Amino acid sequence: KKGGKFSLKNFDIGRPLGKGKFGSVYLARHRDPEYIVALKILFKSQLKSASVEHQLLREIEIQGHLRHPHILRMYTYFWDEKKIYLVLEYAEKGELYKRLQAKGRFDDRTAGTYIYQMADALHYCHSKNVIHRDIKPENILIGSDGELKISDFGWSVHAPSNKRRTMCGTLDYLPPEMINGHSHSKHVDIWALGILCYEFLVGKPPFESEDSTKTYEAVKKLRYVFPHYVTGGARDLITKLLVLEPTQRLPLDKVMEHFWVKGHVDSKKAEMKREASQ
Ligand SMILES: Cc1cc(Nc2nc(/C=C/c3ccccc3)nc3cc(N4CCN(C)CC4)ccc23)n[nH]1
Repeated sequence: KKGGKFSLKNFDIGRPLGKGKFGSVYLARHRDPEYIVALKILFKSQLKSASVEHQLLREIEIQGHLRHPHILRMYTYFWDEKKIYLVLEYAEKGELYKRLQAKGRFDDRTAGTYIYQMADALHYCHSKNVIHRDIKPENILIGSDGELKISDFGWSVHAPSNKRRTMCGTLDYLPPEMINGHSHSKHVDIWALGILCYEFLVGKPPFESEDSTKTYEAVKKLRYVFPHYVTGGARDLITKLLVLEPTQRLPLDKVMEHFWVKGHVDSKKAEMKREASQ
């Protein structure tokens, strides 16, 4: 790398991939060595007016140091007088929530494999004392082998923390201890994994309702039902994740060993081996 310092002139900018709150993400190609990336371009003015600079710095600090197959890499970042550029891994199969919308809901084997990958990624984050705090389909991308990649560490913090998050986006993934504003820990990610598993299998989160007060009530009373097609194995796992007492939620390493998850991961691996050999 000449001088090691990246700048915009090292990149050819491609098509816009999406537009976020504070800027857009573009497909980009780094020249010499040639490398396809996703370039997230943020406007300093917008960050300043929303006073989220500290959040961005935390996102850069945290995502920059994490290395895991199911966590989207942040290779580097640079800035000029008006913008900040995050050089991110390119996940070439797009956004998970769009695939869920298109399919309606995932079958047991797909959901089980996805939950295994997310539990593995979160277990790694927690081993680095990082809580993601915003696990939901919108923050997950799909890599070239169909594997999931957690992106957007904008809300992640170092545990333990009671940093309030101003309510933006869905409440469906908030655990009871965050609704009550109690200090929370890595267990919030385990609750969110339970919500995610339900949403993979049903197509919508368990406590969804027309207004946030009703969602709060449903969460605090653990009021949700399983449609008839949700299998016993999946119900067993979700019931062990959606537990009001944070410390009683199934630990992530036990999630990865759960019979419903383990069974589907093994059968998915066997299927992929068969496909690869054909
Ligand atoms: C950071 C990043 C993105 C990324 N890849 C992709 N991001 C986004 C949409 C991105 C986005 C960004 C900000 C706000 C909203 C959406 N959409 C994508 C759509 C893709 N395709 C190709 C595959 N098709 C099935 C669907 C359309 C491929 C990669 C995508 N890799 N790394």
